[in-house]
Amino acid sequence: MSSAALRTVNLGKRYGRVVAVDDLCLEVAAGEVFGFLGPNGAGKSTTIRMLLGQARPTAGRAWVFDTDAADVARAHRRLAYVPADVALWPQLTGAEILHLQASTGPGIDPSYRAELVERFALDPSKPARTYSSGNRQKVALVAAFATRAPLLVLDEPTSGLDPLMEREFRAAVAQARERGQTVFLSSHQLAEVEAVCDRVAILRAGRLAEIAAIDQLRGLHRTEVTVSYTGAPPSGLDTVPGVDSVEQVGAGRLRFSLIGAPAPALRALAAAEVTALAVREASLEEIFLDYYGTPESR
Ligand SMILES: Nc1ncnc2c1ncn2[C@@H]1O[C@H](COP(=O)(O)OP(=O)(O)OP(=O)(O)O)[C@@H](O)[C@H]1O
Repeated sequence: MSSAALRTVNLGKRYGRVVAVDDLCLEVAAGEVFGFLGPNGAGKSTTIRMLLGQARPTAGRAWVFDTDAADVARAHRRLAYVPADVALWPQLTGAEILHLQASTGPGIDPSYRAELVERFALDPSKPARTYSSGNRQKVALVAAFATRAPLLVLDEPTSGLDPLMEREFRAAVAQARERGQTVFLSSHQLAEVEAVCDRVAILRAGRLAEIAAIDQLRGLHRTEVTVSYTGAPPSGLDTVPGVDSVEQVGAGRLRFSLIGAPAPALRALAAAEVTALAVREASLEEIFLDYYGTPESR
């Protein structure tokens, strides 16, 4: 017996010659907010489908609490799920769908659900066929967060949400944590996972590349800075701590990558006549290239 909310042992899934998930061993503690990160095609959705009993592993096993994930009726009494592509019943309104899901799932808190409908600015009176993909996602999120299921499995749940709604999402995850619910959050956004999770597993080409507490992950953070200037180029940047790959990208423009706090780099730029500064967070794919040195290959 284990107190883990989710557990996989040597879990694997092949589709013909494609190895979607390979020898995955994971344990998510009850009450933990756990991030499941990986670039497109890394195997996140396949893993989640096996955890939900929607796909049969070709190797290993998975458990939801102490129930084999393949025992769907039993396992799903303790979990609520938000899929990556939310499909709803087109003829039902948002309110009817929320009612339907409340009556089939592990039980809900109606007043909290009403609060979530407000917070996510969802108009539940409209038929689902009129909802955008973001609104469909909101219905699924409200339905899941309103449950008291001890485990919430969220598969890239914010891909269609705007920044305001993303903020509500993060607040709802924090409230779920306060209530002691376990959250398993798949994402390809490092920033999102960093904001809400305690621990993170990084999947790469079907295999577990890293499992780390959030603080350890901060070292992976990398931003790309582009500086435009007039006059003499900023000097001494390549010796600044955290600054790497300084390159001239045109007349009066240079680009560099930055790991850690920007203060030393900003001091080095202060002497130059900087006319514009653009900062872009590196994508997970770029971080992988940076961190693991070789392109992802399958
Ligand atoms: N039903 C299927 N048949 C064949 N190959 C599949 C099937 N489902 C997934 N795959 C393959 O398995 C690999 C993992 O896919 P998966 O959808 O699990 O990745 P993911 O990490 O969820 O990606 P994304 O972030 O793009 O959703 C990919 O190479 C994908 O093409």
